[in-house]
Parts: sequence; C-alpha cells; structure tokens
Amino acid sequence: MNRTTRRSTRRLRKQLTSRDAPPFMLVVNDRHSGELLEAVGRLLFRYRSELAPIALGLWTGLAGIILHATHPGAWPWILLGSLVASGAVLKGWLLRRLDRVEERVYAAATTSAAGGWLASATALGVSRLPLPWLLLTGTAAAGVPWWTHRRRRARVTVDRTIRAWPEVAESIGLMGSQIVSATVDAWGWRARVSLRRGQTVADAVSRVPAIESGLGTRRGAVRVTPDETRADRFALRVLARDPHAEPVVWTGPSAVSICDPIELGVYEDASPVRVSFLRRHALIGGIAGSGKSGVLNVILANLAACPDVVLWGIDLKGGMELRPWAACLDRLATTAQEAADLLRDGVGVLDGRAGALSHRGLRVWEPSTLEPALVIVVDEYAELAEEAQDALGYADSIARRGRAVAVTLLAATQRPTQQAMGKKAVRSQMDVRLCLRVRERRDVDLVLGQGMLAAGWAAHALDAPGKFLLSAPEANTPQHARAYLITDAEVSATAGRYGPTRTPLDALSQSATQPPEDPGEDADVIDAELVEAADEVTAEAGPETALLQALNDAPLDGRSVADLMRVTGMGRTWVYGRLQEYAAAGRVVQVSRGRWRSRRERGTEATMTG
Ligand SMILES: Nc1ncnc2c1ncn2[C@@H]1O[C@H](COP(=O)(O)OP(=O)(O)OP(=O)(O)O)[C@@H](O)[C@H]1O
Repeated sequence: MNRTTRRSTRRLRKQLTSRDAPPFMLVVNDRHSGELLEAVGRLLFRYRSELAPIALGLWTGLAGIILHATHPGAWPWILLGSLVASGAVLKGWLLRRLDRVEERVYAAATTSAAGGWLASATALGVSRLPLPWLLLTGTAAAGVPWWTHRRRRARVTVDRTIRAWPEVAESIGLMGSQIVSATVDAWGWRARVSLRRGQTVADAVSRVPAIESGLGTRRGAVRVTPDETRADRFALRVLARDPHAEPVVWTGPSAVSICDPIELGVYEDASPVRVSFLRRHALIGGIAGSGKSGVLNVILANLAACPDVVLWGIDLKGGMELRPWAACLDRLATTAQEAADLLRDGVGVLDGRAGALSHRGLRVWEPSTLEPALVIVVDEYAELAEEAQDALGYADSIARRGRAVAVTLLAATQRPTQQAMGKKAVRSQMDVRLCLRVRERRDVDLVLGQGMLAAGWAAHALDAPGKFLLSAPEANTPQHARAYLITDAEVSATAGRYGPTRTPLDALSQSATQPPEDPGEDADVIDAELVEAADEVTAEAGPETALLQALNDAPLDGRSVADLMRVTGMGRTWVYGRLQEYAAAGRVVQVSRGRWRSRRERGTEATMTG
C-alpha cells in the first residue's frame, strides 16, 4: 500500500468513527454488482469444461426432484432410455467424435450410472438414502477421469488459445493474424493460422521464440511450417511433449531395392521419413556427435539389403565408422591414395556405363541385380578435401555426371563449407540434404541450401542426437524427424546377414575399373585362321559382327575377353558393354569368370546374328 492510499484510508476511518460524521449507509452499487455477476459468469464459462461433471451432477439431481414430483411412474422409461443411449455410445452411433474405446466406455458408463440414479430418484425421491450420497460420490468418481483426461485438457487449452490469439498475436508482432482451424493430437495441438495482408511465413518463423513465450509453452515446443497452398497462411504446431524424447528403435530394413524409398526414422506426427536414393547424391551434415554415423548406418543397413546396389566406402578415419560394414562393401578405402583410386574407378564405371548406354540408345541405367547401382559412401568428406586433393576432381565428376548411370555419392560431413567440400560443385549437386544439429545458424544454409534458415529450417535448434531435418524432392517442409537408432550389435548382425549374398559389380563396370592392358597377356592360343577370318569380318562388317561370330564359334568353355578384344580390335569396356547387353537379352552366357560364348540350347548350336 503506498503513502497516499494509507493517508486516504486513515481519513475514511476517521470520518466513519467521528461523532459528526454522517450516518453510515450501505449503498449497493448496481454497476459493481453487475460487474461481479459478469465476472462470475465469465469465470464459469471459462472453466465450463472443468465444471462439467459438477454441472451434470446438479442437473441430474434437479431432474430427479422434478420427475419425482411430476412423473414418478416414468422410472422404467428413464432406465431403458439410459441403457439404450449407453449402448449407442459404446457402438459409436452417439458422440461419434469419441474415437477411442476408453473414451466411449467412460461415456457409456457415466450415461448408464446417471440414468440408473435418475430412475431411482424418480421412483423413490431424491432424499431417499443412500441416493444423495450416491449422487455425490458418483459425481466425484466420474469427475476424476474427466479432470485428468489429457485430450480433454489439451482441447480446452486449444480453445482458450484460439480465443486469446488476437492478444498474443499483437504482442508478438503478428498483429491481425487469426487461427483458422485447430485440432488436438497425441502430442499437443496444431492450427492453421492466416496472416494479415503483407505478412509472410518468414515473419512467423522469425518469431517462433516470441510465439513460445506468448503461448507460455516450453522452449522448442513450437513449429511453424509454410502452407504449400497459400502464402498468407502457415501451420502452427505446439508440442506439449516431445515425441522424440526417447530414441526410436530400428525395426529392420525397409527396402529390398534401390528403387524403394528408404525409411530413415519418424517425423513428429509418427509418420515414417521415407526418401529415395535412386540416382540421387546425398549430403548429411551436423556437428560431431549429432548422429551422422547413426544416419549413415540406417542408410547402409537398408542398402545392404538391396541386391541391386553395390556399395563402396571411403573412411579416412582409419575405417573406424565403415569397417563394421566391410562384409557388405565391395571396396573400402581407408587411406588418401585408396580413396583417390576408388573415386577414379568410380569415374571409370561412370564412363563405361555412359558408353554402353549410348550404344543401347538409352538415357538412364536401370539398376538390377545384373547391372546394379553403385553408391559411394564417404564418411567425413572434409578429410577427403584435406588429404586427397586428387580425389576431389573425380568426386566432382561423379557428382555432375553420375545420376543417369546410377553412380552416386553419399557424403557425411560436419560443416560442408567450400573448403571442406573442395572448390568444386559437389555440394550444389546434392539432391538429398539431411541436416542434423548444427552449431551456428548460418550452418543451416550450408547444409540445406541458401535461404533455408529463413524459411523455417531451424536445424540449430535440434536438441538431441539423431534429430534431423530432411530436404529432398519428396520432403520440402521443415518437419522435425528422428533417425532410428541402430546399435553396434544390429550393425554387425545386419552386415553378417547380407554380406555373404552381396551382388558383385557387373562385368562391364568391373572392366571399366581396370587399366587398359595388352589383350595378348591372358589370350588363349587361338588359331591364326580364326584371327585372320575375324580381321576380315571386322574390316568388312565392323567389330560387332566379328564379336558375334567369335562368340558363335567359341568352344564349350567359352572364349576369353582378351581374345574377344583381339578379334574385334576393341577395348575391354566396349567388349564388356556388348557382352552385358547380349547377356541381358539371353543371347550369350558367361561360362566362367571372363569366358563367354553364345547360348546353346539342348545341345544344338544357336548362332547369333547382329
Ligand atoms: N538416432 C539416434 N537416436 C538416439 N541417439 C543417437 C542417434 N544417433 C546417434 N545417437 C547417439 O549419439 C551418439 C553420437 O552419434 P554419432 O557417432 O552417430 O555422431 P556423429 O555425428 O557421427 O559424430 P562424429 O562426427 O564425432 O563421428 C551415439 O553414441 C549415439 O548414442
């Protein structure tokens, strides 16, 4: 109480107690009593949900008094009506929005209990013992589940928030915005908010901490995502609890082909995070300990289960991260030189396939078990830039030209700066970007691309390992996700399970990784006549006809690739390209490693023509 108030209180007291003071009169101020009633009314309305069980008890009691006085014989009908209503609620014909069994059972039990009491009170009178006590204890018993029910409480919170939104919006700088619709879900509630003309979703994104403060939520509870259909709307999600508070257990590979999307984890609404890695390069970024290796493990565990993929790995941390997958990796490079060789061979495969595709008149390599995709996994790409500069040129080439021929990169790094990625275009070629927690806000744009932070991709606010944001053609909103957690034991079990049955690289791609060599080295001793005849054919009809003839004339144990190179005068990749094409068409068979002949059926010689 301040000094002025104290002084006026003293004066008032003096006036009231002095002898010449006017007689004290209690004046009922109508205006104030009206305000009081209004305030009580407002309070009752505000807490109407909490007061519902008490109101129901009071109405039932009142109905009992009236019915006993007017229709005491109606009790059988009341009983029957309440039983029918309970059955209808249980069946879901009444109160349809109660979509859970527990909720329907509660509503049915309350209806039949209230009906039973009302029937008894109608017949016997409300005051007949133990009816008053039953009404009191019944109201309390029905009230407990009601008051503690999470969904009801959440619904009430949403209701109040919608009403308070104009005030909140004004104080957080989104004046004029309105909540258009709101729903309660398992973890909190979500709403669609319309913005005042001229405001954008970027304004809402930049005010997320203010929205959290305005709504009185915990930090990190609010998500703002653009509405794809309207620039003047956004989706607001408030998470009362963090759905990703606990690690998400991995349940096994979700893909059996590189053409299938891979399930990486779950979004906050419990829907799975699925993304395709077919003909796409991928970048995984995040600080140390954010869970990059964990995400790589999920991807590798899925790709290991796909027989139409060959996996190569580069791990310049001495193989620490990728060695557990060694059984499933066709190649693993752990030194700078090995990494450069591996990427150079990757470019070789790419070129070999590109040549074969152009010969077949096709544009893309369709992965199959005979002609698998090649995925090159690079753990900590920055090490590559530091230690194996030569390798960066090859990586760049693969990033730019590898998609069509299904030779792709999957790179993980802490900060994909220009320096860490090499001064090449690798980062800009990454179609799938997965951002775990980053240290600085600007790192969001480094991993996900320019402008993503401003668009609401707040990866700097992710607060646990394995939490991530995914940007891919099929994931274009900043939805928070958590990757499955694969334990070390699961990694070794998965590698052990799929390792022995991994598909080898196709012969054409293999040949493209080998240095050009003299075909004479492993050539068979073939008669001079054949070579001479082949030379003639080659000169007249071209190398393909010579190849077909040599395959037709091949002995039962086939002809070596070196011979085929000699008779056609063409390189290894060209020969393998044709052989693979004929093999896919069922026209030639690989008799043993590196030996081929045309297919012969039922002992007859099936000759091939071009
Ligand atoms: N999806 C996940 N769910 C829960 N915990 C996880 C998840 N992924 C990783 N972790 C935890 O975080 C720790 C660090 O993960 P991880 O080694 O994958 O991080 P990293 O980013 O690869 O780190 P570094 O850059 O140092 O290699 C792990 O030991 C694991 O306990």
